[in-house]
Amino acid sequence: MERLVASGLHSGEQEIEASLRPRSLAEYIGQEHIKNTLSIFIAAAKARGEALDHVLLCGPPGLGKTTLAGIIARELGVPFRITSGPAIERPGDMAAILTSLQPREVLFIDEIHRLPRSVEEILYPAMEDFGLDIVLGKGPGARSLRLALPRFTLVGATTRTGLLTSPLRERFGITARLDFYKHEELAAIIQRSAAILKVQVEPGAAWEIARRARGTPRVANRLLKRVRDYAQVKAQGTITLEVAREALELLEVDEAGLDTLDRRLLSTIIERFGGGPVGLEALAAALSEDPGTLEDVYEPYLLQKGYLQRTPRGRLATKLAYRHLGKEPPGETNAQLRWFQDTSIEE
Ligand SMILES: Nc1ncnc2c1ncn2[C@@H]1O[C@H](COP(=O)(O)OP(=O)(O)OP(=O)(O)O)[C@@H](O)[C@H]1O
Repeated sequence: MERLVASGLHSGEQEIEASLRPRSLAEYIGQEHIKNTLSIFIAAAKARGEALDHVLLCGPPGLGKTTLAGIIARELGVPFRITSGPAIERPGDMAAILTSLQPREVLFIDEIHRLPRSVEEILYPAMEDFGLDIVLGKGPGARSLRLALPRFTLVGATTRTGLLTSPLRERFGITARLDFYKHEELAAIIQRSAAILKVQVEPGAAWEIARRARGTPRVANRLLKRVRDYAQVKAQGTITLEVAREALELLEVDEAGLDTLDRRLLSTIIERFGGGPVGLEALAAALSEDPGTLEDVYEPYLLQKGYLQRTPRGRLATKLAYRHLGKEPPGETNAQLRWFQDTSIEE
């Protein structure tokens, strides 16, 4: 089954996703505090005719970082260029991008924590002094030349602030941490997307999809698209509460918004590792999954909702996780009691 949480998309889906992206701060639902502060900084930069200060957007995947970066450029009325940390392999690639920027342009670097160190070092003088240091020649005769760059705005996005080096982090003037969305915000996003996709969604159905969307607009939109398919085939196109429930059941997304992998992750900790603590690598190996995907995509929601705990010795399944999977949490079973009774009889 297609992963509802992961970010990989084929080209058709990408086109639909692009059509669903809000294009202004007014259209961007939720994250009120970020919108309010950004709108002030944007207005001030525009009034002065200056580039906006560099912005760092942090938060789990699918919360709208790329969307927000595009909106910042649009609100500023400047060009927008997108790249990502892993795509820039050599310092020369970064230098080529920087030297071709327009004045006040917004350069968006997704997954900025994955920039190679040598590339990152090019960014320091570029962000701070709008300069690019070029070394001519080698050895003792080498000379350094500073090239002036246009004033630009770097918008960096990261799912892992902790992996960002402090020299890079310190060069961002504005840092915004995106939170998981509230149910009512996701329901509004679903209604907005439904209108763009020209599908009717009853309010109760929008709420039901929102409840199971892990606080994430990307998941909400994907669930909506799958539920729309179901409604088209089984229910003349309108998404009623009943249709939404049936479709979500078919997709194996449960009441709490957990999908098959979430449940497999929790049950593996409980059944194979005695409830934990278990290290990320061992857990990923047991699930045949990439440790980075578990950490970036799956764990944040499970941690936030209290199904999982991260300790210095590894991951622990909480009582809530046991109960969610219909298992009795340790400490509430009679096993320990029985063990004490058995051992005292033997003695
Ligand atoms: N605040 C919002 N209001 C309405 N729709 C939103 C909002 N935020 C995100 N979306 C929708 O969710 C989808 C995913 O958003 P986006 O690609 O910006 O996430 P992201 O945080 O950049 O994720 P990643 O870092 O994995 O690319 C977008 O297509 C957009 O339609």
